[in-house]
Amino acid sequence: MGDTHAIMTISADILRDLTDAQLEAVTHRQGPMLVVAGAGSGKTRVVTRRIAYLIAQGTRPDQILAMTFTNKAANEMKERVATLVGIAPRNVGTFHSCCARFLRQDIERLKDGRNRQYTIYDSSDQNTLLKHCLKDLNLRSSDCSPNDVAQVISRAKTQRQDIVEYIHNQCRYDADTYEKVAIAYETRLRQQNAVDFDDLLLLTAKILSEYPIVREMYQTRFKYLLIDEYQDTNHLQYDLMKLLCGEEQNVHATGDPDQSIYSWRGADYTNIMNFTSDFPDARIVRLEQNYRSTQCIIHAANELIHQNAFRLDKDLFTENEIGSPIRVISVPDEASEALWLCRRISELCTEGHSLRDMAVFYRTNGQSRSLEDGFMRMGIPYQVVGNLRFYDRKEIKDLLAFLRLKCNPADLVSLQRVVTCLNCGVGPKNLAALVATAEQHAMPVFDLLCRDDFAALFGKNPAWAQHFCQWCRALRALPDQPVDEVIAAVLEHSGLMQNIIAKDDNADDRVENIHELLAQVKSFVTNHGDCTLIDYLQEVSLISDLDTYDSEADYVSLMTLHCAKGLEFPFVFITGVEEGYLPHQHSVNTANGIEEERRLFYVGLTRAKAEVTVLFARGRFTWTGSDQREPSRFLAELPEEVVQQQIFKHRQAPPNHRRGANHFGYSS
Ligand SMILES: Nc1ncnc2c1ncn2[C@@H]1O[C@H](COP(=O)(O)OP(=O)(O)OP(=O)(O)O)[C@@H](O)[C@H]1O
Ligand SMILES: [Mg+2]
Repeated sequence: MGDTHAIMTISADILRDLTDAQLEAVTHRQGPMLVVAGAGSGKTRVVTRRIAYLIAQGTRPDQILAMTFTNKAANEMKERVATLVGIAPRNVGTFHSCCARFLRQDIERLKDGRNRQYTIYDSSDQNTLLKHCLKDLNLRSSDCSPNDVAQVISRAKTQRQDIVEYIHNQCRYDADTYEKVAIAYETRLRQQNAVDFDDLLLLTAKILSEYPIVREMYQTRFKYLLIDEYQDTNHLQYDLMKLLCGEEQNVHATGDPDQSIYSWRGADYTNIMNFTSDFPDARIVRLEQNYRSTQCIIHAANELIHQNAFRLDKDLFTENEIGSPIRVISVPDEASEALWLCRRISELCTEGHSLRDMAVFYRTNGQSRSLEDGFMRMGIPYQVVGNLRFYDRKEIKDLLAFLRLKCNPADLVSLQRVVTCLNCGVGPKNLAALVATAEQHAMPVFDLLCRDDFAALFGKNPAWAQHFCQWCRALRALPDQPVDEVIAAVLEHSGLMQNIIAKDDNADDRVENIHELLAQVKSFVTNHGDCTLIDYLQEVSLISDLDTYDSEADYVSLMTLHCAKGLEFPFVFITGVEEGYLPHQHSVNTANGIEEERRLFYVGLTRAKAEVTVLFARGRFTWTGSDQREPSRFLAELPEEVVQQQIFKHRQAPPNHRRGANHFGYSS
């Protein structure tokens, strides 16, 4: 009786503030469902509430698998569910994090030499590995760019095509060279017990396709499958969804085809259009009321997106207040753009708004530079979302390399980094000799280095080898748990800190970053309890640049339009709305390209709750000199009745506030 009562009270909270359509989507019981809806109509709210609802109705949390676009979005979802039902469901994550966990269990089924200790290589590790492959093949980066090969490999993988076949179909030049490098890359990945990001999904799909027993096991385990931001799934993610949903087809997908902005990464928004042919019994729910933005913003966004020919027609309205018109500000150049922004932001602060309520968007990362200059001069605190990831910093990557090597003895990319950090006399030739010996004895090189009979196996026995071997043994002998203590011990053993203090120009910053990492590890251990070093490394590898946004801190957020997906802010500024940037010059030659850029602008506009300002410069300084700019064609598509144009003629260098604190209490 007590239990039933508890379930009923919880359910009331879960179902509060939902429209009829949202309610239908939340409480849908069995079978496939597609929620197609415009921006800010409560899609993410529906997914969160549905997870809570299913749990409150008695579904075990581990029977629910929910996938979304960023770790940050996933964590928010978990927290909200926990507030609603008192339990944080474990299986809410990105496709990548869910697959990484799956492979920790099942990768050995592939019998390709990889095991559960596998390392996840990020794009910079991938680049290093490709350079090793080029070297093996006596090629230079100028013969074959590692970035280009990485891209081709990634496309083949996300389309689930055979890499060699794909290369010969797609590459007009140098297909043979690409083929050799790609084969070497795949071989090395296997030998080093490593996977790249796409492999996480691809290998999971492979296991699920090839092993019906495993597939059925997972299908039974996950009774409910939920996917948010479905419009940005690629072919591989789509296949995974189909492989994971069992006979009952309890798949619940939510998305907005007008917000599909990742086709350059293989996303295919026709997945959303084809949902009903894949699942003929699918129930479709449309959410048409927007709860986020003012009427002016929704009217502007609707009119803009109606210019796209390839779309599902859908309506979006709001009962929110009319709001102020979209301001379109024309500025002479990039410095004035920053100046105008800083003044407006100061004004909003004077009116009592917080900096965290404001966001500045741009099309390409490089555009943040001039804005940052302005913000620094004016002493306005800001955070650039998606800049150099914390985990990409040299000192952090160095420390992680020591940890990765301890977990995965075959990880040569990390071994090489360790050797460089230690500066212990193991040069490239010595390392090559070690690798060759390890290969002869068919063992990972770090295992060779840790063997008691190392000297006998290695044949030669110079001082550097003995010394390094002892050091490796000591590294391996350090305990594996608890993670915070292991990391402190490995840091000590590595001598990294002393090295930084002795040699580095930026020692203070780097030391501070390492302290920050140690603090983060402590909080990871507190939140994850009995976790292993591998769990920690996996979590860190999967943090993407999109996860760096801190919604608590009182900063103005600067980010690309791509990063802005799913977020909302009272005040939004979209800068550089010019031909060449938005639409981007790379996209102007195809109708699809232009439509995607328009969707990007649509995403930007619909992030705003209260006010949108769009800025464009009439000229910009580029590396070739000064450049005349044209306002974006999209500006002419905004309805006149909700647009207020303003020309900012004034051109004056912003006052320099570098010294001392200003009225934000912040000194730069
Ligand atoms: N029925 C409702 N009543 C009141 N507020 C709501 C309701 N539904 C959603 N909201 C609010 O509207 C805003 C947008 O919701 P949400 O982020 O879930 O929309 P979305 O469709 O996922 O947006 P996007 O397309 O940007 O991903 C949020 O602030 C949410 O709390
Ligand atoms: Mg959403």
